[in-house]
Parts: sequence; C-alpha cells; structure tokens
Amino acid sequence: MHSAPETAHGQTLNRDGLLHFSYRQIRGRGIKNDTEHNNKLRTSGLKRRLLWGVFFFSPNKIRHEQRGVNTSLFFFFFNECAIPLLPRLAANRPKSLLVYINPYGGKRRGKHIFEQKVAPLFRRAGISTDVIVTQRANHARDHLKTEANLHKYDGVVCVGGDGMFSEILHGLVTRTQTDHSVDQNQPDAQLVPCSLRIGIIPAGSTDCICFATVGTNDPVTSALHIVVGDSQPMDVCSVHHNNVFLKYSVSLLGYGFYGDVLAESERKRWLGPARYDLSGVKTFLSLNYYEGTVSFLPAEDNMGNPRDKLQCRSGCRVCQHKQSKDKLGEMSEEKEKSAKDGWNEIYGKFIAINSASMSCACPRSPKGLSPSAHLADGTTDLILVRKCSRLDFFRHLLRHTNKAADQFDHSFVEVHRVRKFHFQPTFQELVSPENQSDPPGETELGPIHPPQTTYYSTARSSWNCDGEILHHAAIQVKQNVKPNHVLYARQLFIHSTVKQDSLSFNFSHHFGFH
Ligand SMILES: Nc1ncnc2c1ncn2[C@@H]1O[C@H](COP(=O)(O)OP(=O)(O)OP(=O)(O)O)[C@@H](O)[C@H]1O
Repeated sequence: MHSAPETAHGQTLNRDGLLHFSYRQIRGRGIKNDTEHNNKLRTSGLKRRLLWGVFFFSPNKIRHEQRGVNTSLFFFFFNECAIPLLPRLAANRPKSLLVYINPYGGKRRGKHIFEQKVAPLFRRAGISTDVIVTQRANHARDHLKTEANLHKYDGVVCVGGDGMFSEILHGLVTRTQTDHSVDQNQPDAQLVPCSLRIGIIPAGSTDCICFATVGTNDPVTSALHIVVGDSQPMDVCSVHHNNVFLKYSVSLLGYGFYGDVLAESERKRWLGPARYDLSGVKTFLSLNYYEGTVSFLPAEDNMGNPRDKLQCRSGCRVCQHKQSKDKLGEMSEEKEKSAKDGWNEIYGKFIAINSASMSCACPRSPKGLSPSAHLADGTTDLILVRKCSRLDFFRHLLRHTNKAADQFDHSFVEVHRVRKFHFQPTFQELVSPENQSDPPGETELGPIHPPQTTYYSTARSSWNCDGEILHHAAIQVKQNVKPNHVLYARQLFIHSTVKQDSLSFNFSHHFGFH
C-alpha cells in the first residue's frame, strides 16, 4: 500500500501536499522516548495550527455543533492544535482559574454547561480550576471583595449572564480599588486597572456582553478564548449620585424605556428569558416619557462618531489610538480641565436616555444599540430619544434588528460620543432629612444645577445599569480614562459589512496590556 511521504520533522504530507498531523505525533505518544523529536514538532508550525484550530473552527464550525453535528472534528482540532500550546502564548494563557457558576441564570443550565462543555477543555489544556456555585445573589461579588485569595489565580471565570458578570466585575474592581486605597465615592478618582482577566461563559438570558465582545454566545468558543489567553480591554463607566458611588457599567445604562422594561421583567423573573419579550411589549404599549436635563462632555473629534461606519473589532484603530495616547500621558490634567468648559446641556422630554459603552449587540439586535461604539476608547455613546409617537418609536426599535438601516436617522433621536454625562430629572427625588446635608457634588465636574426642591415625581423611571436596576434617577456618569478590566475575549465580528482590512488576528496586540 502507498504510504504518504514524510517531512523532515516526521509529519506526513497528504495528497494535496498539505501537512497532516496525526494525534499520536502531536501528543508524542507514538514516538517513545524521543523527546528531541517531540520538541522539534512543537516548535515547527504549531503556531499555524493553533491559528487554524481556534479561528477557523470558531465560531462558524461551532454553530454546526449547535445544530447537532458531531463535535469530534472540533475536539480533534483542539487536541491537535491547542495542545501543546505555543511558547509565545504560554506566558498569557491561564494556568489557574477561579470559576463562579450562577445556577439560576437564564435557563438554569450554568452548572451543566460548565461541566459538560467547558471543564473538559480546561482539563485538556492543563488549567486547574476552583469552582464556586453561588448560593445567593451577590455571593460572587462579596467573595471577590473580601475572601478570595486572588494571588492564586490567573483569572476569574463567570458562568452566567450579564447580571452575574456585573457582580464579578464589581467584586474585582472594588477589591482592586480597596487594595490600592482608591476612594470609589470620588467621581474624579483614577481607578486602578485590575490585574486579573475575566472570562465569560454565557449561561444567562441575553448574554449581551459576551455576544458584543466575542461575536457569538457559545460556551465552547468562550472557553477557547480563555484557554489560549486571548484578551480584550474594556472601558468601565463609574456611576455616582451626589458623590456616592452607585455602580460600574460596561455596556448599557438606560433610563426610561430600557429601565422600565427591566423593572417590569424583574417582576416576571419566573417566566425565564421570555420575560423580556413580555415586558418589552407592555412597556411599549404604555410608552412613558420623562422630563429632565442631560449635560455631557463630548469626546474629542479624533475619537470617531457614533454614526460613522467604523466598527470596533480586533485591532480597532480608535481604541488603539486611545491606548497609545494614555501610554504617552497625553490626556493630561490640563486638557481635562480645559475640557470642562465644553459641557453641553439638553433639556427635554425623553422616551429613552441610553448610554452605550459598547455596541450592546445581542442575537436579537445584531448591530446593537450603538453599532460603532468602541470597547476600549474611554468614551460612551449617549443616545437621546425624545418624545414621539408610538409608531415612530416602533420604527426606531425595528431598525435595531435591521442591519442596513441607521437607527439614529430620525428627527427625534440624537447621539453623542461623550466622556462624561449627568442626568437631572425635572421632578426631584425625595431627599430624606439625613441626606439633605449631602454636598451637591456637581460643581467639580460640570454645570451647576439650580437648588434642588424636594418632592415626589409622578413620572419617574429607573436606570437599567447592565441589567441591574439603579433606584436613583439623578446620576453622574464618568467614563474612566484607562480601560479598566480585561476580558478573556476577542471580537470576531461575523456580521460585519465593512472592509476586512482591520480584521487581523494579531496575537501580540493587547497582550501584556498590564
Ligand atoms: N445562587 C443564586 N441565587 C439567586 N440569584 C443569584 C444567584 N447567583 C447569582 N444570582 C443573581 O442572579 C441574577 C441574574 O443572573 P444572570 O445574569 O446570570 O442571569 P440572567 O439575568 O438570566 O441573564 P442576563 O443578565 O444575561 O439577562 C444576577 O443579578 C445575580 O446577582
């Protein structure tokens, strides 16, 4: 029988002349006691195979798996390509991870997803894990804040949805600031970037953060990004109310429509993911508007525009530009001070006030709320939807599902790329006697508002902060100058319509970010 010719390193060439690697060769099992030979194999061409294995087979091939096609081909390539890993990647790939599983997120399949799809990959890649299945809401956040021995780990993995991710983000960011004596209540405080990366294994209802950063909601794809140590820096917004820190946000801050949908959906949590559809319809039918003043500090011109066609993806030029600026220290305090004069103020009746720090894409809205928002440029896209007819608002919402249409192209919608913004509802919140002495807190950062009157509002919404409700309507939001935490993720924009030239799988970019 004709046998395939062998190369100098013992690989065989198949009929097409392409290199063919057998499982036995790569693992070195068929070549007993020949470590020199195995070392040669590891250093020759493995980089190419890894690129193939990770990027060619994810996420497109993984979608086949969801349709029930056998996954053996995928695992074959994982074995062949990702193990053994390249020396260059070895420095960045994690060896030890702390995993939090929310057993109640989404369809309550978090534990199953981790055990069946993710743990076997981690085992094969030689990654050790400490797994904590949460017992209550905020369990992961509190554990990270106080107890977790973070020195033991290379990263934290969140198995759950956006709410669970937000818990972990808060735990990690708060812990880092406490360790570095940074006062989070100071709106002007410079946050210290976290030293650990966060990996997201999607197991929630919407999994918007995972979709917007990786390009698909698939646990195996996310696990692979974690295994190879791929990373993506992200902006973190700080949200304050009168000099009191409320929350961090990395995706959507929405007052009005999206706040109301969330509040309604929380009351229907027993319905599972379907609660969002039902609450959306109900909120749309009752369509409220809210009066108030939005003031904002626009981003510099070179930060791009929310309406340009440039999408943020691997190697994004706008984000890179921003980071190199930070590294050079060009965003000096003087510039910040002079920027204070550039505040704009808009008073109006709004159906929705949204701030998108990333595209906020999800399977239902593949473009997201702000298709060209950037992941790590230190800005957020402020979208103001003024009072309009139900039909007009419906048209606007419909455009989120349509890839071609520009959802900002309506007379009642305006969008600004900003560094900071404040919202002051026209009807003030009731201020309790003990809070009356609170300093106003606005003078440092922006325009001074008239003295606050204290009476209840009849038309008052709440903020949807990355899927969590904020009960204060008046807030001050600041995008932090440095990208604040790093995800185990890389954008693989599969639904992109713009030129492919920036879709470079550049492994060195973002590595060694810290
Ligand atoms: N053991 C637990 N019991 C109850 N709630 C929990 C537990 N662990 C975490 N939580 C809370 O559950 C909430 C929702 O979790 P998660 O985000 O994972 O799912 P989801 O809301 O269905 O998905 P998404 O946020 O993507 O829509 C989070 O706010 C989290 O704080």
